[in-house]
Amino acid sequence: MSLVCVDDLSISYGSKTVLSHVSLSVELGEIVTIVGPNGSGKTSLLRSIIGAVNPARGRVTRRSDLRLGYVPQRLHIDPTLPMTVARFLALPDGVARTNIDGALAQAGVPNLSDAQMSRLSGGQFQRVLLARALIGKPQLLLLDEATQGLDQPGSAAFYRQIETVRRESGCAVLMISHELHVVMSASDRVICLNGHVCCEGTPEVVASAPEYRALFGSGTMGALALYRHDHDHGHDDEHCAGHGHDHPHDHMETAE
Ligand SMILES: Nc1ncnc2c1ncn2[C@@H]1O[C@H](COP(=O)(O)OP(=O)(O)OP(=O)(O)O)[C@@H](O)[C@H]1O
Repeated sequence: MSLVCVDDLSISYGSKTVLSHVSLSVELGEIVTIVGPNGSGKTSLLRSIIGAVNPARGRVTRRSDLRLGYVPQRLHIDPTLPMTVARFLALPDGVARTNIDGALAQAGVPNLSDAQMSRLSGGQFQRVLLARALIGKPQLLLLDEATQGLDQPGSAAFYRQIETVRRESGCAVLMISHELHVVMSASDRVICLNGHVCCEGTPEVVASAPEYRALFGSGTMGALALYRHDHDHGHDDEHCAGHGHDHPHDHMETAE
């Protein structure tokens, strides 16, 4: 059975309909990415999946006993408030230290537990939010523009971490991103949303779909072409955070 099934969903705020006739499902262990322009209803869709928005029409079915983890777009914490990462992760009900350490390790930041929240970099902060979502051992992880504010190498590193989490825990992932070119290699399936589902399929299929290009065609992504190759050289000559790679992955380059 699907973890989540969205069936003919429409969402309205007052007289304004922001989503119409959206149907999708998320299966065990898959990574599904939702892309779409600002205001296309991406967050509303995620919020309906967690039960925070009532549909005007259609329905959302979550598998009974489904454990959800949610990584928000951003979270404001008063910078004058002294609070360690471990304390933050223990809120609100108290979480065992071993669970906190385990979640931080899974999020790729094993040594941050005693750091002050106010001193974290943007990338570290998002990893801590990821750790917070992982504490409950979710079967479905929902990410709402979780890399907003990170630069491209930071975003790419974050998505690689998501792939590692999926591989190690087997959880499914449903994420929103503006950055199809960055999430490309991490996603099994992409859904392009603009008030309705414009197109969907593998990242390669969506990137070349006319509907996707009509939406993003005037931006950089429209000028991007995808190529895939295997290589094992380093990237010292590129702006790629100095990481070497020895695995197959996707690259984008301009088509011009
Ligand atoms: N609580 C609300 N009340 C009224 N209108 C809302 C509410 N939440 C969202 N909207 C409107 O619904 C539309 C879709 O918003 P939503 O946040 O779902 O889109 P989005 O694709 O996530 O946008 P963005 O990429 O800018 O975050 C927007 O026009 C927004 O102004």
